[in-house]
Amino acid sequence: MIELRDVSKVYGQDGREVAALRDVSLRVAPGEVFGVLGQSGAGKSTLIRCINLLERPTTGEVRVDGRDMMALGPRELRLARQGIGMIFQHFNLFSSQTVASNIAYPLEVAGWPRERIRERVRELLELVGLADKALAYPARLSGGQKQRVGIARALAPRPRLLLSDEATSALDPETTRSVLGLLRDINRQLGLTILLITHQMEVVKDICDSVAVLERGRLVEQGKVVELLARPGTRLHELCYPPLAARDWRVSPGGRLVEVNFQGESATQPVVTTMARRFGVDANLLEGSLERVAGARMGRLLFELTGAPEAVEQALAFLQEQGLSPEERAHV
Ligand SMILES: Nc1ncnc2c1ncn2[C@@H]1O[C@H](COP(=O)(O)OP(=O)(O)OP(=O)(O)O)[C@@H](O)[C@H]1O
Repeated sequence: MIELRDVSKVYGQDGREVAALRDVSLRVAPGEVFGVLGQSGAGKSTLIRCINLLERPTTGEVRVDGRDMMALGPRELRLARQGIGMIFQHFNLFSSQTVASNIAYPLEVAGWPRERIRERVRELLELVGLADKALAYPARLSGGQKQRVGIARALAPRPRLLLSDEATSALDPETTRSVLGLLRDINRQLGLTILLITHQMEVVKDICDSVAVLERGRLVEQGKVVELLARPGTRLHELCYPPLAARDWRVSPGGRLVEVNFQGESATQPVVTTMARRFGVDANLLEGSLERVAGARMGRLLFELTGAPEAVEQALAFLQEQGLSPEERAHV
């Protein structure tokens, strides 16, 4: 759906050059929710704006739906952009126009007949749960409602791709969850591909299928969220989970501190209990979490393993066989 190849963007500023993106290559598959995670200044906004060419890359290639965006003339580019919706952190609504007029705007620009616009706006208001707000002005809406209007407006011309520029950063946690839920529903119901940029790990864990981590203009990692989170040592895992063994645990002499990461089915099975029983070892649970990431169950446990040295080795091998990648932590 989206393919970036070696995209770099250099801004000229007061006679100085700022490299906002350096050789960024990524691929977003049709129908997925793809997140780009990065801190402030990492180059996220530049990256998302390079996709619909609001910003022109200095070098590299941008393909959307197989089309070479940088080769398009102004008219073709305008048409191509109608297939790419965008939502923003600060909603960017017209304050002097009603909710319905805001949503109708891109359809008027695209020259839709009035009757079809009316019908489409009604449909969209229904979709985003604002059927009773058609005639309200944005100032009367909550942040979450404003973003719903932004989403309806972006979806109006039936785009195949939605770009989200920190769409939930200005919202409280509960509203964030409800807006992310709406985006997930739209992704599933309409098969819409979504690329979002965010500095919030929660957003990635909540709705992204895949993620790329951007640091100082470079992509340092990309892959499936569940896979990266289940593998200690990946950047995503590091960012998401502070080291468990960084505390002063009271570990008995000869005890070994072990961390395991569970994913999917194994998260629901009592693997540690089975291990303890089968090998006659003790697993003293120190810390752990179980959560849902992109619809999959993920868990993480830190425990102290004690028993006969040989049995402990066998227990560790068993965890390895079960795909739990046990990691031994140093005692602090
Ligand atoms: N129009 C511009 N002219 C000059 N430099 C720019 C311009 N836009 C961005 N930059 C610089 O490019 C770098 C990346 O900025 P960008 O806004 O893409 O990062 P970001 O990850 O979106 O940050 P934030 O989350 O704070 O918005 C920064 O060093 C920024 O100062």
